[in-house]
Amino acid sequence: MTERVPVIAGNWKMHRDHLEAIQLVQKLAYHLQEDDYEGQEVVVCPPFVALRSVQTLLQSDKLPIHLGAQNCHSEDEGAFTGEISATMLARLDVRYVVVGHSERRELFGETDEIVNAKVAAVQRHKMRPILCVGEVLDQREAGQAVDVVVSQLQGSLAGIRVADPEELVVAYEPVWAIGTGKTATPQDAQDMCAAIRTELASLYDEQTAAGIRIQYGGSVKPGNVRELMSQPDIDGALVGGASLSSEDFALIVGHRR
Ligand SMILES: O=C(CO)COP(=O)(O)O
Repeated sequence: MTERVPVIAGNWKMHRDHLEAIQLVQKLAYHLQEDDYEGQEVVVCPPFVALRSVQTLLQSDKLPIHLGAQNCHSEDEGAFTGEISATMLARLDVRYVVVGHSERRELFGETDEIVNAKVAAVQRHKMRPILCVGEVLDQREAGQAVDVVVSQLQGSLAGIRVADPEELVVAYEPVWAIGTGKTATPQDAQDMCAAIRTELASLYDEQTAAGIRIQYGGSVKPGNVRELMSQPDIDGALVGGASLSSEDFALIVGHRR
């Protein structure tokens, strides 16, 4: 079986200005132990305006934390007032870009087609998309969760090639678990991540699917991360609220201690 290096990413959403961002990363680095970086990737996704300061800090202090962005535009440049391109992010040493987060889908009208174009843009600039998928509560209660997620995968990955499985990360984020304190049970999260891997195998091939990292996201906390991460198809976490506390995020990253 292909070794998958887990990815633990903090999605700060619209929190922390660039000065607070520096402090948060400094504190996080203080709380993390050297072993915590071994065999897994640690990623922080600050708001756009903090990327440059965090990049500078990570470089100057030689911190093995990777930089992520929360969104990008699908075009490389142009008359798109207020938007940020993948080209610009790549210049800031951004390694991961969250694409298709449910907040973008719900609040900013992002369709699978838009998400698909963003995935392509991120890949074009040699960064790695963290493609978010997930069902809302009504869909889960109606027994449609797997169908919804499979259809999001098919739409968002249409025409996307994956030469190296490390190039793509999928984040399963059940919308009803985001910011609510409700977590999917480890078994439900595992079942969906397994279904995602099965779909990836039919979109690509078994070997590629076996190498793609699948994160769980939705109220991940220090107290539940270990059980979630111990599931065979869960290869990391996409953490919202708890990533804004350096202590909590360090406990999540350091869950193997
Ligand atoms: O949306 C999320 C990460 O992208 C999850 O947010 P919470 O961890 O705050 O539930």
